[in-house]
Amino acid sequence: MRYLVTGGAGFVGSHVALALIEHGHHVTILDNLSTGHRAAIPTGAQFHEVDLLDTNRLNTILANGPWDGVLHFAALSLVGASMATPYHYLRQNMLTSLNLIEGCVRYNVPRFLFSSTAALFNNQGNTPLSEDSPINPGSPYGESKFLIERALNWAERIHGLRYGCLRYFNAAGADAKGRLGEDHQPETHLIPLALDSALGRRPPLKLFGNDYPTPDGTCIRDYVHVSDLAEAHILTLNRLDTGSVTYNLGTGQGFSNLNILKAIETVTGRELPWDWAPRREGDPAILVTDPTRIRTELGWQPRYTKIEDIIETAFRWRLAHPNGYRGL
Ligand SMILES: NC(=O)c1ccc[n+]([C@@H]2O[C@H](COP(=O)([O-])OP(=O)(O)OC[C@H]3O[C@@H](n4cnc5c(N)ncnc54)[C@H](O)[C@@H]3O)[C@@H](O)[C@H]2O)c1
Ligand SMILES: O=c1ccn([C@@H]2O[C@H](COP(=O)(O)OP(=O)(O)O[C@H]3O[C@H](CO)[C@@H](O)[C@H](O)[C@H]3O)[C@@H](O)[C@H]2O)c(=O)[nH]1
Repeated sequence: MRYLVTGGAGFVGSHVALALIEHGHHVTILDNLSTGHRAAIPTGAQFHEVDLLDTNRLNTILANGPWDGVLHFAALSLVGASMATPYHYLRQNMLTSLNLIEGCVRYNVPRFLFSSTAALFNNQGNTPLSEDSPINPGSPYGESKFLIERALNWAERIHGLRYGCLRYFNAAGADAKGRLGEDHQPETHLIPLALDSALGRRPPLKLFGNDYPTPDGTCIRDYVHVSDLAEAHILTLNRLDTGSVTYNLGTGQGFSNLNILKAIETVTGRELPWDWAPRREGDPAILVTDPTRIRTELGWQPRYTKIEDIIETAFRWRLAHPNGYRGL
């Protein structure tokens, strides 16, 4: 199959592009390298440095098919940043995605797989979230992803586009063979920041908020290994032949921020320096999925079920790449 992968130079997109290539598919990556890295583009993938706002170039690439499907990872993706620049987030994520959806319809691309998010939900209780839990985004970022899910729904109803929405919970870890990892500039994600603080490469970690309605007062998240996410994309692409689907994608286990700090110390064997800081705006208290639907319908099973194993792959990549992709 020939797949177009937007955002394939980024953290999740590069791991999924690698998995597609390993499954024997042809991959062409579209990325503007705003947060991604040329060195993260897997060997064997073709690459166009292009911004999805550039509709002329985008349509030229889409016209140069046929494409069997598009996987759409490119986005602004930070909850906290979206609270500071809400209209930029809403505009950017909506316009880039609408350009792509419209282009896919125009050039008869049959499958569209979209990186949605747990940030559609704003859970304050401790029940796991199913696909049917109420949508109530806690941030403009989450709202932008919900609007794109709705746009895909209309593209199917009016034009028959088959789509999959995968609502990832927190992507973490790195390729087990060390070929790819997580490198954002600036980094805002808990696990890579905590690893660097433990390694003495950063100041003490700031832990945002200790007064959430959770047992230890810190936020709870469901961490899923990025290679397990990648495998779920392969299974979902196969499934699209029978209809559009929406799945929550996480392991179903919740870890508080304090649990994560402890696991970082276990994996690194070092003391992690940290301080309390005020809440970060836009953060829901608890995001944990009930993974029943994706497990039963796709047979998806995460290979990484222990948080220490997930962190260990990220730790090995950080050790081997102290400057991330810079210099590679
Ligand atoms: N990382 C997570 O935990 C997580 C969780 C839920 C959902 N998601 C979603 O998964 C996707 C990938 O996330 P990530 O963590 O890999 O982010 P990332 O920032 O590492 O990757 C995004 C990629 O998209 C590219 N890009 C951004 N805007 C673009 C544009 N206008 N044109 C072309 N390329 C553009 C960037 O250069 C980057 O390579 C995003 O859509 C994000 O919202 C991520
Ligand atoms: O320096 C830090 C960084 C993070 N956190 C906390 O750690 C938790 C996890 O934060 P982070 O790693 O930034 O991930 P999320 O904000 O949960 O967002 C990620 O996971 C979401 C799905 O749950 C995706 O939609 C987003 O794109 C992705 O960035 C949150 O409580 C943060 O407040 C800290 O306390 N200190």
